[in-house]
Amino acid sequence: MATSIHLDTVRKEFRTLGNTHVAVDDLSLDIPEGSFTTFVGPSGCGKTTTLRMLAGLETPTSGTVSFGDEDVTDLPPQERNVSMVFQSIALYPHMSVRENIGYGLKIHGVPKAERDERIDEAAEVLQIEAQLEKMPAELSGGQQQRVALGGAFVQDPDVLLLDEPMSDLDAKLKSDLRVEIQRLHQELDTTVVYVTHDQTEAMTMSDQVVLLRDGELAQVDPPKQLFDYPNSEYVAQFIGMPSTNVVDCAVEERDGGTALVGPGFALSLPAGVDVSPAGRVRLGIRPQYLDVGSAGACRLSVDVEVVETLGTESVVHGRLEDGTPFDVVSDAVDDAVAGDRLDVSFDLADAFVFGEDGETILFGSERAGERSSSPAGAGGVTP
Ligand SMILES: Nc1ncnc2c1ncn2[C@@H]1O[C@H](COP(=O)(O)OP(=O)(O)OP(=O)(O)O)[C@@H](O)[C@H]1O
Repeated sequence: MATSIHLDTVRKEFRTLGNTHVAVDDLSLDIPEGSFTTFVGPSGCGKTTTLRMLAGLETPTSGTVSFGDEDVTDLPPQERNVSMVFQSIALYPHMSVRENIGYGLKIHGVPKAERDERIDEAAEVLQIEAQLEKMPAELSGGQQQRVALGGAFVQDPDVLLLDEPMSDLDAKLKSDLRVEIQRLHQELDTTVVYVTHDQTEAMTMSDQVVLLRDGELAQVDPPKQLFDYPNSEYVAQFIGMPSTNVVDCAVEERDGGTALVGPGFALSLPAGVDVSPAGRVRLGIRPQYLDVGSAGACRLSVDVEVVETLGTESVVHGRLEDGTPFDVVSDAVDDAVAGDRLDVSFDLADAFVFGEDGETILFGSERAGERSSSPAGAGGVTP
């Protein structure tokens, strides 16, 4: 039976050589029953530590972890109905694939006939039926990771914890396995908590994405919400590929209103936006939300440095006149080459404004949902 998970001001400190390091800093979070929740964030932000506290492999320094109504904070792993798959594949080399997948069931006393039935089902979903009688050494890395996932899923855990299970696989295998993990999740009554560095995995598979920063919660939301309404510059930059362009702007009084003045442009702000006159803000523009040419209200010139072709679209990596790095994703830049100057434009409705503390003070993404093409572009994130 899938369970909901609740973290209430969970804190984890590690003490080494007299120093205290706060790995997870008063994290409060609800993970709905049966959902697929993914933790993302840069290396060292506390993803694995949080997962290990859900597994019972680490005990919080303070705060509580509950599964449904039950406080499991101090329960050892074997008393939680939890399975975990790690980045490094841990199969028993002397056992066949069938025995590896069924091992957890065997030690829990599940009879052979039922074991075989559950193994066959998992093998079918994971497309490893033909490998069941082979030994692990005869399998590719992708097949081995499928076996590890199969072993976790057949135990029908209330909670399945996956810690970067695809990080050692190549891009094609990752994309196949992404689909199979989602298929398994749909077929089983399990709450999945997934940890990854890879935002494409996070954005494509999850019901909700938890972005951490230095052990603290930066934002938790469904993928599309996170993409369109990042609550800070940190979130806007982390979510989306290529990263959101961020341009320093001065706030000036112009023509009786307030304008953001950046390298080569001035942009009038609507009334009511909370910016301090003579202050500085940062403007965020997703590379996918730029128009090549001058259709948008705000025009910029980008000095092209590198062009990457991604099939239907290209990514231009360039700079504004003051040297600010600036990327453009478009299907209209195929013939751009290094050294060109590319004129692009955008509307404020497609931009974000970040205050001096990095919080988002204006979301301009209301138009995002109206765009017919993928907001993240080819090779990027499709929330
Ligand atoms: N057993 C430990 N002893 C001391 N410090 C630890 C221990 N485990 C983790 N840390 C520290 O806690 C912080 C969070 O680590 P954690 O492994 O949770 O991060 P992460 O986001 O999963 O990183 P990565 O993506 O690199 O795996 C890091 O600074 C790490 O060095």
